[in-house]
Amino acid sequence: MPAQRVVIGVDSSTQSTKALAVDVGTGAVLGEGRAAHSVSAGPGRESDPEQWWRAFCEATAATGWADRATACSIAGQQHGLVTLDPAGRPVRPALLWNDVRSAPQAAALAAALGPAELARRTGSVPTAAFTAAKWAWLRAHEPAAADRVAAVRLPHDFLTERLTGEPVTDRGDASGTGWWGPGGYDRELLARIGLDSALLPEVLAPGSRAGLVRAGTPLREGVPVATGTGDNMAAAIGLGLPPGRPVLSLGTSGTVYAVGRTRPADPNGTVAGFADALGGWLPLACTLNCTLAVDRFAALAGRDREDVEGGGTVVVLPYLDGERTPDLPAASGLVHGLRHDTTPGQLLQAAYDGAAHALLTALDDVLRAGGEDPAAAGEPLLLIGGGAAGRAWQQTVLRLSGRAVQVPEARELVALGAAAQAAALLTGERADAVARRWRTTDGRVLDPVPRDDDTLERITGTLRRARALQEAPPQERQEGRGR
Ligand SMILES: Nc1ncnc2c1ncn2[C@@H]1O[C@H](COP(=O)(O)OP(=O)(O)O)[C@@H](O)[C@H]1O
Ligand SMILES: O=C(CO)[C@@H](O)[C@H](O)COP(=O)(O)O
Repeated sequence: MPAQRVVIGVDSSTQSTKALAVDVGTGAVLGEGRAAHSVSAGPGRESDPEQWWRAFCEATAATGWADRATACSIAGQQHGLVTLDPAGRPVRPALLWNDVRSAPQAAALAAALGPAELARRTGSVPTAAFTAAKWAWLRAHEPAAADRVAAVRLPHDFLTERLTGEPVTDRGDASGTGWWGPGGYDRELLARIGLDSALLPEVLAPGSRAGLVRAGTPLREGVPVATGTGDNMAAAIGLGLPPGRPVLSLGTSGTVYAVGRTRPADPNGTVAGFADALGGWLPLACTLNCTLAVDRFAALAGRDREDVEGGGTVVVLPYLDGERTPDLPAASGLVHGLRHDTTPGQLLQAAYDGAAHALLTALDDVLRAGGEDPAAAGEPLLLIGGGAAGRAWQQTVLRLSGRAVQVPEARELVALGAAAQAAALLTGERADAVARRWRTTDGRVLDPVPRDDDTLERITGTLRRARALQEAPPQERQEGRGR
């Protein structure tokens, strides 16, 4: 009987690292590990990259397969700015995707080059999330730290380099920097923000081997490591996603995306024109306020997160961290339409509705950006991420999308996508073909219900009328005092 081949896939996301040991032949998950991260509170959102490495070691060891796995791949939260000194140590904590202090730098880039030109060159009009805006923020606010930087990495590149010693990345995660386009790094844009391209990793071709595990890690020395990618690109692989099939991911961030048939370039900035990790495209819209914001409203209302009630007139814009979709980095949470008879359960349901509204109203734009007709009847919307397990989330998405919704039984689709990348190194298949073979989308399909347009319109109307409250005053926008 041939020996069982097992690979390890890792998801280094905002709140934690999750590692899965997966059987290459069947896709069976043989072991799991998890280790929590801490993220700073206050005006910014930062994490120590050393903590991610420790979490990687702990989570992979906890799978029980670290010393026997035959390949590995690491996916990670997108966009984060990791700055390293010549010894490979962090110069300062990483600036994360949901740190909105860099909003003025993003706006300055868009003003200087024009949104349409930026979308044409990089696929996206950068918001505060993009690494280019973060580097410009660092240059403006901590020039001494910026001068000490010998290497700039994304979270997954940082971990892959710790594991292999190789300074490499992939096109999916590179497409979230704001300084990469199909022709490679955009040197004119890099010069504009004062970043030397020599500090950046090499962008490997899809399906490449990043390197071999070096000595002194929990994994077996010499085992091949795949390129890895950004977490959303990894989930797309993990789902074996065909073009046009929409996905809604409910985690720290909310994301909605589909593999595109054409290269996206939305000059309005709602849709980020990411590359996927396989040579195609991944148009995506992302919110900053998803499961954590809704859980905060549950705590404020003194309710369990499933304890929701319909009816009433209350509207919640749950933009506790500022927001990216819509692009309102200085926004805060807003409750409107409270009455004497509003119940805590209705307030909580309104928080779910407000969080889902931002994603579902972007879905048609995402599909259009990838060359799809949103009106064409499609496959059920795939619901993934930590929130997908919640009944209140499932019912909210059903009601506000008007679509059938499929909830895969597999829980950690980012880590599974990374595992599929690792398996593909061994078998020579495409990574998404591996995931399809593993039947990772299998799960319950929830029948569609008529779309609740009244609620969607009430939220859209409140958002329109509250706009002045949610935007930073012009002077603060320029000075970066957006929060
Ligand atoms: N059953 C559930 N219902 C609703 N939310 C849930 C449930 N289980 C986990 N969550 C939420 O999922 C989030 C974690 O999701 P995950 O996709 O792992 O996040 P991330 O990848 O951003 O770190 C937590 O904020 C938690 O509140
Ligand atoms: O910024 C984005 C997508 O553009 C986020 O989706 C991050 O990639 C972080 O994701 P999670 O922590 O929610 O997994």
